[in-house]
Amino acid sequence: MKADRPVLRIAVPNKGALSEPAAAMLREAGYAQRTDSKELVRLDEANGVEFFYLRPRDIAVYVGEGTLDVGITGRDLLLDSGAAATEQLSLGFGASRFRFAAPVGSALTEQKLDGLRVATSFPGLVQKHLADRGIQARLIKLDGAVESAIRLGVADAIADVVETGTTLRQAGLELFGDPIMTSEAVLIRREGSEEPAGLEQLLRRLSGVLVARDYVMMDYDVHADALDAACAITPGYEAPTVSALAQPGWHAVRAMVRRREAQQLMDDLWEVGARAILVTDIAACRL
Ligand SMILES: Nc1ncnc2c1ncn2[C@@H]1O[C@H](COP(=O)(O)OP(=O)(O)OP(=O)(O)O)[C@@H](O)[C@H]1O
Ligand SMILES: O=P(O)(O)OC[C@H]1O[C@H](OP(=O)(O)OP(=O)(O)O)[C@H](O)[C@@H]1O
Ligand SMILES: [Mg+2]
Repeated sequence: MKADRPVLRIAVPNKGALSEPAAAMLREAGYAQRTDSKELVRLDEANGVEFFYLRPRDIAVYVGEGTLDVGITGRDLLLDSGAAATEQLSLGFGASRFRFAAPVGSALTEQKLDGLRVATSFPGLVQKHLADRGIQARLIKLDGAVESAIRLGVADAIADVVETGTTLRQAGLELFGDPIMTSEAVLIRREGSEEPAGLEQLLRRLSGVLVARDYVMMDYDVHADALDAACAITPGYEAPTVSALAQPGWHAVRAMVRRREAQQLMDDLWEVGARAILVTDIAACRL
């Protein structure tokens, strides 16, 4: 452990949709994670951090109160909590939308919610959304399985997290209105707090994981005649590395490219005459 700085205290979801991907990302960033889902605290002495496994909904509260330095939670949960915490980094997993829904064919609109009952586990988020539009609905606060609320007669509409839409469809519901918000997992920290020691290193590591997941390394050989055209196809993160091959007139080029574009770029490079085009994963990086 870095003896010269206090341990950075990090809140991590202990269950639910964000729990596994959050632990996987931290592991990929080189941190020790719990091996048993009953473990509530894990000290990673070598890296000077301590992980607290908490309900995703409670994480913004601990961070907002300043009892923990940073936390991983959903943007929707952060806003719903009203806690004094802000987003520091988007983590690229746990994407979802927060939407209104009602029984298929009910032709509801946001305006028609006036005077109706809306069931949700995110009352803070929904209350603010409706108040901003001058709509007065009665919020029915539920803990989960909100999609059943209409069928069971406690609500006329719901507002809930939608990922694939399967749960909604199976409950005979359809979306209406614009998305209330889009969400994903975010790293949060207390609003206006002094930067905690060790945060910069955590951010560099997590950003490194994001880049390593999003990019691959592309290598190829190309003749001098086509070098400019090839480099234009793979301009790299900053610039491609070009080195001379032992064969006169030929160059080896190395550049980072977006993983999802790699196949198309290989086709384009082949067209301009590049050969021996290789793609490799990036295991870790600091840019
Ligand atoms: N398919 C999904 N289902 C539920 N939440 C998801 C999904 N995808 C992403 N999320 C995000 O996960 C967070 C909610 O976490 P989760 O549903 O796991 O907590 P919870 O509802 O409080 O716990 P639990 O469901 O275990 O009672 C929100 O930020 C939500 O946007
Ligand atoms: O669009 P989908 O892919 O179907 O996913 C969305 C569903 O998943 C979540 O439920 P969760 O499993 O967290 O249960 P809960 O309702 O009890 O929180 C969310 O509340 C929706 O019900
Ligand atoms: Mg849930």
